[in-house]
Amino acid sequence: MADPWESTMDHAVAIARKAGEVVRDALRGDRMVTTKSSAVDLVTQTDQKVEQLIIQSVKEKFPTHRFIGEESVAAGESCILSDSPTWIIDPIDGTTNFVHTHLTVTSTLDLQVEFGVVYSCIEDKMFTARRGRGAFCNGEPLQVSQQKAVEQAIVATEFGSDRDPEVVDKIFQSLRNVLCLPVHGVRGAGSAAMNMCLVASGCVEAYYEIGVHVWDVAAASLIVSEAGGVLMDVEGGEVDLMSRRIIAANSKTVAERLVKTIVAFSPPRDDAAPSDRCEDSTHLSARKV
Ligand SMILES: Nc1ncnc2c1ncn2[C@@H]1O[C@H](CO)[C@@H](O)[C@H]1OP(=O)(O)O
Ligand SMILES: [Mg+2]
Ligand SMILES: [Mg+2]
Repeated sequence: MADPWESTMDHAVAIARKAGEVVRDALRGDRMVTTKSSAVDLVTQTDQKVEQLIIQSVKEKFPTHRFIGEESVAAGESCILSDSPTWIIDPIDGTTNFVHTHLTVTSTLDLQVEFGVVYSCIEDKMFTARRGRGAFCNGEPLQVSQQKAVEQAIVATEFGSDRDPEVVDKIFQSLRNVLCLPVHGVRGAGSAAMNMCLVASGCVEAYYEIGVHVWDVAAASLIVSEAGGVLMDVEGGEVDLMSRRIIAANSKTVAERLVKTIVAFSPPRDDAAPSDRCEDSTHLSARKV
């Protein structure tokens, strides 16, 4: 039977490679940094350039498709899923790493709910998943870890970009609780998408975070579930990609242990009105690194 999504995903993979070239080139030069929702929520001209490149390239081939892109939403576009095919794009996931020339930087493209693409451009790793057809890295099938004892797990998380002391306290309480389960270790790649691809690859047993956005996790969610993993809300039950809360684990057993361990809170939803979404928009300085 003809597969209508195969050529569309091939196109997404080609765009992700092109995006990776732009990011790698930009790492060799100066990067102009500005801030968004907080003083440590960074954006560069490369984030904006790569998002435009992706959107233009998709629009040329699929003029009726819609978009939720991190930088377009930051510029005031809506963040709502409709019945039309919608691409969810994070042009650079790991902008803080990119600004500091650190290692992990990915570009993520997701066409709800058919496929997800995460390209880690420095390592040249192309993670892909098609609904019902498995997850792959550079063409090799991915499988989550079979380790169900959380005491023998590595758990990934991030500190995010909210520096409200009350929020930071909750993040640290969760971290303390997770460490004391105990687990073998806690890691963070600096990219939500990469942390989830590490779950899909079987390198870490779970990733959790409160404060992520839909573009950080949409593509990688399909990659995790197609690799045999589980997605769960931090209070249990189904994950809601607009809720800014996620557990991605190798198994229900590990995910449920984390549910009991994480201190839950609810940041403003991604699909809330823009005025309710912005945490702190007073940081509009620009500097070169
Ligand atoms: N200072 C910061 N530290 C870590 N993550 C940050 C961050 N500022 C923004 N983020 C975003 O939050 C996500 C989850 O932690 C990251 O993947 C990253 O996506 P970004 O690079 O696309 O902004
Ligand atoms: Mg991101
Ligand atoms: Mg980004």
